[in-house]
Amino acid sequence: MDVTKRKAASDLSVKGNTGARLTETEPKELETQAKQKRQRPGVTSEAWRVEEAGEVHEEEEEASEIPLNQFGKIVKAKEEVVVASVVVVVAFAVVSVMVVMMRVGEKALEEEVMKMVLIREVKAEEEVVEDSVVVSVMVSEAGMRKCFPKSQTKTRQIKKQVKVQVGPKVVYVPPPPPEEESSIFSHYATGINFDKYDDILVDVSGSNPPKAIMTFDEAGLCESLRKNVTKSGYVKPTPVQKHGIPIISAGRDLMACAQTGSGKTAAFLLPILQRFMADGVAASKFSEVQEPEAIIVAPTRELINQIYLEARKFAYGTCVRPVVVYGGINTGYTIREVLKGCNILCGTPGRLLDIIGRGKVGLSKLRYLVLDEADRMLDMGFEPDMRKLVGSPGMPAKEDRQTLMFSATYPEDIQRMAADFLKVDYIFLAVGVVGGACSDVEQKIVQVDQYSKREQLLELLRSTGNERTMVFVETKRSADFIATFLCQEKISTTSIHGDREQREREKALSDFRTGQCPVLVATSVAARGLDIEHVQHVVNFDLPSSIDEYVHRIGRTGRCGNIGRAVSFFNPDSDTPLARSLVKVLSGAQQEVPKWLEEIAFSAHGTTGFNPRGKVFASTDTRRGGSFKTDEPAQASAPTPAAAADDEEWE
Ligand SMILES: Nc1ncnc2c1ncn2[C@@H]1O[C@H](COP(=O)(O)OP(=O)(O)OP(=O)(O)O)[C@@H](O)[C@H]1O
Repeated sequence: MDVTKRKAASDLSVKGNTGARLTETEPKELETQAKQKRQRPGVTSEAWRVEEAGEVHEEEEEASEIPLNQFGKIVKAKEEVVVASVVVVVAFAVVSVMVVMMRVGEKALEEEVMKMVLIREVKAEEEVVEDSVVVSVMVSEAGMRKCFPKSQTKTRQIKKQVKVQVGPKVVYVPPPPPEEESSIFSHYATGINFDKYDDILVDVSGSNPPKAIMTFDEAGLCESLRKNVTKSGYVKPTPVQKHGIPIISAGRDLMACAQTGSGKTAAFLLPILQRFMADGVAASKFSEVQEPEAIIVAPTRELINQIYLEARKFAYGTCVRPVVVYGGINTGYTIREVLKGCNILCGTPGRLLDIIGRGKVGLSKLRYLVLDEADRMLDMGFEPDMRKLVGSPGMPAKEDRQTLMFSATYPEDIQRMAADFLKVDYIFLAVGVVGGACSDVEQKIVQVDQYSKREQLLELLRSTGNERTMVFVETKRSADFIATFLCQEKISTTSIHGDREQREREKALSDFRTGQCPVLVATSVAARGLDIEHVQHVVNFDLPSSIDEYVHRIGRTGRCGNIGRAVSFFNPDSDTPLARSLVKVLSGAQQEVPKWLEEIAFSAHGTTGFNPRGKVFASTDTRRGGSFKTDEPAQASAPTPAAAADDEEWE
């Protein structure tokens, strides 16, 4: 301890002891002592400040006027403790600063190294561990010099492992799919309107389309597949199956359009599986790189999972192994599942590209590429991914693979673009009106203002009792908000949207399926393809901006010949651009069109508010020039008998 300081301190204590106050000259003395101390070598300005602080503290103590006789030793001991603490604090501060500097240096080095890895200046070994890419880099002397030209450690070699998190770490592993036959084949009954499917007009165009089948027996399915079809409760094929199955079996590319809930999934799965069985596809087995024979792509996680479960069901008892990959699930788990064996790879675009990019999936054996909800897969959101997918190394050219597209809606511009992915002689199959709504759904449009929507919804849900209802809203925030509001009103509700974790999304869907929560508030993430038993009711709390989306949303009810209801809140302030397309969809499905809606639609005609997506009524193949005529009733856009004589087949 500094002797001078101790003396100054004891002087102060003595003064305190005598009870005397500092005279005017005494501060000058102290000032002189202080100056001397500042000039002492080895005393840092920081230590000095601390010492000064100590003195100030002591001056404050002096005011308490404690006599030295009684407490001198204690004061001295205290003084030593203070100084010791000061030394510890200073040492700690210095060490902390050094550690922080080292960390900053390391971070900067990591960043710099990573930059060099990215621009391929430094060779790195990449390895996938869980949801991270571990990059091992040997930073050479030259590399060090490049990163830190002024560094003292020029000669040192650093081997660094940089763990790069690819998005937030996802640990979710979904529950395994059911193993018992009863669960695998559980299905709901077809509805009273199932037989009416036979009356729907079917338009098949393209050269030499194969003849439609009338029964599953005519599909030439092997024994296992026939059994699985029967166990699924399928007695006779729907129109899209009657036409689609022979077209695919004949090896033709297909763009198929059929109304929601009319069995498009089986229309592509059955002929693909049949081809695999007929050709004796190799039983899937573990391999570091899997070579699937078919890839199926769909836009949402829940939908692709549903397609996977359907594929698993129809492939039951065969050696064909379908696998599913989608976001929100632990990557390590997904990769392990794929590597166990994979004949049919079902996936959302991002995960598919990822797993192909990691070299876990090769494309040399690929025979089928299926785009479900094809118009969605080719619209602005997914088109780049689809182009990447077909451009992936090893992807067979379109002439060497079979490409199949399915949806209930096909805007003309998308149809034209889809042709880039298909062979020139692809077949276009339209069951009913392209983009038309399912006629088994009773549609009602209610005019409301934004502020009365909640009350109207409540009234509606209270009047329908415990009916399974999907409530569609435009934003994730309002999904949460409306779900909370309904729960507060004692209506068991859950919600699904893109901001919820995959675990929560799957739980929400399962609670809705089982009826534990009979109301599901959803964004467009649940609009397409989901096939949920007993959904009697769809409410468009907010109308979507595109008519295609409307058609898909209301198609969550009224499936497979069952009847359903859809109520849509129309707010003239925001929904007027949709009015004309709505009128067309309603009249096309033989629904009552409210007078006020017609008036809004009519007054919106010719304004910039007109929704160009109303063009969904391309009733025929665009290769015939399309037939979009906005002023015609939807039904009138069915092909003329003259055209039918040319290259169409009527059922
Ligand atoms: N031939 C059939 N007989 C009985 N049920 C069938 C038949 N074909 C399909 N289904 C059932 O009909 C329901 C709807 O089928 P699917 O989900 O394939 O319709 P979709 O046309 O793909 O609908 P979306 O356009 O909404 O995607 C499913 O439960 C399916 O198992």
